[in-house]
Amino acid sequence: MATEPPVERPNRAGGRDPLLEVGGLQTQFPVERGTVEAVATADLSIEPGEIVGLVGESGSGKSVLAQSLMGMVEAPGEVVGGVVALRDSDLVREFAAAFPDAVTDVSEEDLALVRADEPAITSDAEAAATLAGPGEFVFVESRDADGDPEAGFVDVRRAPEAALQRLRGGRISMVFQDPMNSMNPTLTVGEQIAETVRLHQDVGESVSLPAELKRKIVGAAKNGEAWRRAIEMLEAVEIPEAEARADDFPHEFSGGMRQRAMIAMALSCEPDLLIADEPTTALDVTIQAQILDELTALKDAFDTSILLITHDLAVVAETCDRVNVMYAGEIVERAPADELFANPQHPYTQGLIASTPRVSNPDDEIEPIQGNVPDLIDVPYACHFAPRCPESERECFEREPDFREVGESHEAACLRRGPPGDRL
Ligand SMILES: Nc1ncnc2c1ncn2[C@@H]1O[C@H](COP(=O)(O)OP(=O)(O)OP(=O)(O)O)[C@@H](O)[C@H]1O
Ligand code: NI
Repeated sequence: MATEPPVERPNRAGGRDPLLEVGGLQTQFPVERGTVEAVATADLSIEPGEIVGLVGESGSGKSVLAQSLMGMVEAPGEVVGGVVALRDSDLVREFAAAFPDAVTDVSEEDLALVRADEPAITSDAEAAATLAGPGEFVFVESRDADGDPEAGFVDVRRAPEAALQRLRGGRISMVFQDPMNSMNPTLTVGEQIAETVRLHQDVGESVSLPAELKRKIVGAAKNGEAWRRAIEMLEAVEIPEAEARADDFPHEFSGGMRQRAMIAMALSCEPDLLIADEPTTALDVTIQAQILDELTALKDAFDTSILLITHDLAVVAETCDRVNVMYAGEIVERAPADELFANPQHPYTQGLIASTPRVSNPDDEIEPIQGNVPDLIDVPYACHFAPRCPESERECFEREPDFREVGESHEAACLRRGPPGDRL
């Protein structure tokens, strides 16, 4: 059997293939006054089993970025550029079989040509995506001796609704800040989780059945596998007397319990990727800490990768392996969490840490960052932080800041950083 040697892939943190590889993502909302560039351009990667943080002030584009990853941006908002690559060989095989017309084979040579043509493209996924024909979103990078897909990715950004439903049912799930808005008030907590389990097992089913019908289906299976699994999940997130509480409606749960139930629901389909947007913001500090501990434990148990979105730096410091700092629609710094807090480099990150009492040295004075997050409509300066930056020079307003190496696996998009010869 002829097996090719593994292909060396450049620009991969830690050498492991990332589960999620986001490149050049751009999301906009047309409004009367112009275009809100909520995500101006974002690159992001998450490895299997990693918790990656996304932090930044309110209005920096974190939630829109998360929605973009799930294909959930509300119209007239639109993802207008980039690639959201979910890399998994089982997934590629499954989707290649389900959507045969959407498959495109990309070779190393093709990718090399694209990269030579467009030096700004750094990831394989982004290079591959430029080769996609209309309707193609399943990218096969290599095939085995039988001709079956062996490596590749699915581009969530180009995926049609039928594919998105499949992904959301099983591969990606999301936890929101306010679970009341994302839980169905007319179904008991147990029924909702069982429903998620069942949908995952039978993804062809419609997701939008009326509550009565859902209850019938789930109720009929109350002694079945899905119901048992729902109880197990409630136990896993430490809901006391899970079996009895499964019959409660969401409003009968406390805020903390509801959030746990939401996490149970999100994990019940054993997703590869969990996107948690401010999952603990509405809760008090003790419960917040408990839930974050649970999230970490569950991540280990289910081998789920997590994107944790928060404006709370302390949460990031305690929970995340790596961190991305976002400002005004752009990611400005990324590093392992320990490294970021020990050695913040981007002036925005430095400002953010200095303005956070629990993270900065307690003896230091807390200093808020001067000024405000800009309106994201047609931001007129190259570095979005330049007007608020204590170190900005004229050139910062005119030249796009590229990412520079500023430490071990640590990059900052700031012209005033990087190797001496390169730095402004
Ligand atoms: N539906 C929409 N129409 C127009 N603009 C929008 C829409 N949704 C979001 N935006 C804009 O996109 C930008 C980013 O918003 P987003 O909610 O992603 O910020 P965030 O970082 O999640 O903030 P927070 O920490 O407050 O949740 C904001 O300027 C916001 O006004
Ligand atoms: Ni948000």
